[in-house]
Amino acid sequence: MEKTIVVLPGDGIGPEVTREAVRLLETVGERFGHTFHFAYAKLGGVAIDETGTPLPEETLKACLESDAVLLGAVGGPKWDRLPGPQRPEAGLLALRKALGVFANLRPITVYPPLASASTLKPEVVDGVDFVIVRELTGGLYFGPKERRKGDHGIEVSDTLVYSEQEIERILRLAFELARQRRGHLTSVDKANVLESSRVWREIAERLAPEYPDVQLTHLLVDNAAMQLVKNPRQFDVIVTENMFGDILSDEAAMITGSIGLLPSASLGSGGPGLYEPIHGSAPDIAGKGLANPLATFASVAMMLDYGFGLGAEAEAVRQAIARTLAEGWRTADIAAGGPALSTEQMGETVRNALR
Ligand SMILES: NC(=O)C1=CN([C@@H]2O[C@H](COP(=O)(O)OP(=O)(O)OC[C@H]3O[C@@H](n4cnc5c(N)ncnc54)[C@H](O)[C@@H]3O)[C@@H](O)[C@H]2O)C=CC1
Ligand SMILES: CC(C)CC(=O)C(=O)O
Ligand SMILES: [Mg+2]
Repeated sequence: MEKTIVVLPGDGIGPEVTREAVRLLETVGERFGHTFHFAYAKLGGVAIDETGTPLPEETLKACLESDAVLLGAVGGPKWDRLPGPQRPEAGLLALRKALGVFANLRPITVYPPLASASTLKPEVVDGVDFVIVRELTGGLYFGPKERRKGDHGIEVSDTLVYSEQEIERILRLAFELARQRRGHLTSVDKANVLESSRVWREIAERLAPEYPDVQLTHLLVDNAAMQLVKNPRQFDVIVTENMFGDILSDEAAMITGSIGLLPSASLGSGGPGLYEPIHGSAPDIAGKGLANPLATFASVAMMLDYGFGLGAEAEAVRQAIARTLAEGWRTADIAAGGPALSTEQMGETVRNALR
């Protein structure tokens, strides 16, 4: 198989983790006889510095013409004072929108050797395996925003907007996923306050009879945040609004031990998918070789699976990660003060496990 992957290293630890992910993909290619072509493009702060805009046209064009997009992360203190639309993060949001990747799948799996690395008790996290389906191209991050002068100083608004069609398509995707898994879907909202959530619930209820094999439960987002750390094993598939999913998935990372472990795949209606770790650019550890590349490696596995239909190759990557952890290799974030590998050493260890 021959595929073209656009790599967007981005900012902070982005270049460090994507470098190792590209090497891993090369090893997958060698072992299974595939050719992956890599095209590099700029997104985020690096793109602002070079072109004045966080999502240059040539980056978007390359992504749209690719078979898949691999992203590190964007943002950092250097660009924090820029107005919203000019920030690195605005480039990422615009890319997600332009690719039409409305569904962000964030699997939360506990690797058995890391049960003790979790913030929670090992008996609470043992066997945790669920997916957060985060709506990615609508909701609070995309509605009209305004900053104006009012009678009492600045008046400001962010708006949570969804169309029925946007809600229905993400719910259908989540119902389908739940059907392929353990048949339990938790729809998370704030229907006791938000009108958008009430419509979200209505649509979920209307669709439910079409999926009689899926058990639908509604949960308010504040309770969901608590349930995640109280009893995370109760969840199979969680589906929720853009910002709720963003926040809940960072929280869920601590069930697994580190945000440096959690991957994601952003999928839409057939074009190239966007594959990225759920973490950000981690300016506090950038350039020090401390970043855990496993979240990006697991994102590569999702690319192989969802993007290219290479299930065996994806499983081989997941097995290589699992074996590396079972043998006791750790980066600093999951080492609990013990010996730790650098980003590059962890990359090499996983590649060796894959060979
Ligand atoms: N998808 C993206 O590009 C995202 C970008 N951001 C941006 O990243 C910048 C930093 O944001 P933060 O709030 O600090 O979130 P962050 O996710 O970058 O970092 C949070 C904490 O987790 C640690 N961490 C993150 N990834 C790690 C890894 N792979 N290995 C070990 N430790 C890791 C960091 O060192 C930090 O202590 C901001 O500009 C933010 O807007 C944040 C989230 C996602
Ligand atoms: C630009 C932000 C929405 C990035 C982020 O935090 C995420 O996608 O998880
Ligand atoms: Mg986030």
